[in-house]
Amino acid sequence: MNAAPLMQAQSVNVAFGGIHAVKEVALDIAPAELLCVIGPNGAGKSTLLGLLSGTLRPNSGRLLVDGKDLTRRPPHEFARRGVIRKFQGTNVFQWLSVRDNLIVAGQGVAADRPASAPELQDILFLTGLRHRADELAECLPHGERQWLEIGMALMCQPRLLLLDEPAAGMSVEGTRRMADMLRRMAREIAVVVIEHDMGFVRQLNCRTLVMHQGEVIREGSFADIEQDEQIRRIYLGRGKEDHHA
Ligand SMILES: Nc1ncnc2c1ncn2[C@@H]1O[C@H](COP(=O)(O)OP(=O)(O)OP(=O)(O)O)[C@@H](O)[C@H]1O
Repeated sequence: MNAAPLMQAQSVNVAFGGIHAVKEVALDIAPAELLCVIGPNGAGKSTLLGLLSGTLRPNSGRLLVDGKDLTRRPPHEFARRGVIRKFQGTNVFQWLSVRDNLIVAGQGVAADRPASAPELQDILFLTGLRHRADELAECLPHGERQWLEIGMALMCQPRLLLLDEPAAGMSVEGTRRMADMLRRMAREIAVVVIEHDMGFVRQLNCRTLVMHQGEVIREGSFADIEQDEQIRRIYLGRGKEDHHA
């Protein structure tokens, strides 16, 4: 990795009672890269995302952003440094228009640098929501709601965007568009995706971590991971591969 890492996880551990959900995970994320985290149910992927966004604190280990130790800092400090986790449905205001949801999201984190009109237009264009801008969020079909949530995260001007199954529920065409957009975005910012859909991961075609029982057991290009017999047998046969492969 050439550039200094934007985010570093150093030997992080999280336990919930007797469950060791994340074990000794060490990870560097470059300022502009796409990284995918895969693994079966319960592998620790969401817990890792919680750690990277500052919403969960590790029992041990450190989390650094721009070399600064944020391990015990609240989530808003992660957000202030540009670490943004995609909005989930519960953060969307159903009775606001798509445009107003985007504006409100931008004010949430980047209050001191509110989105300019061109930025809003860019994000409406990028997410394919221009034609929906004045509709109420509650009227959006599921796939477009996903795009709204991505757009809301983009309004926060992320430097590291954390996404949990961004293409879930999308059409084949929507999934392809999402993969294209994430690959383009990752030329300028860091994007971490946790994902079950191996067809989508193949389209992302990026550095991939495989988690199992809290540990990162493999790391490499998706092509290499896909070739690994053990991984194929244990992990890639699961999920929605059959629908999208
Ligand atoms: N808040 C919690 N309290 C107790 N146990 C938890 C909690 N969150 C996660 N776990 C447990 O930690 C382990 C890892 O869970 P996690 O949700 O991170 O896995 P995952 O890889 O994201 O799974 P999935 O793909 O099913 O979402 C699981 O055994 C889970 O039951």
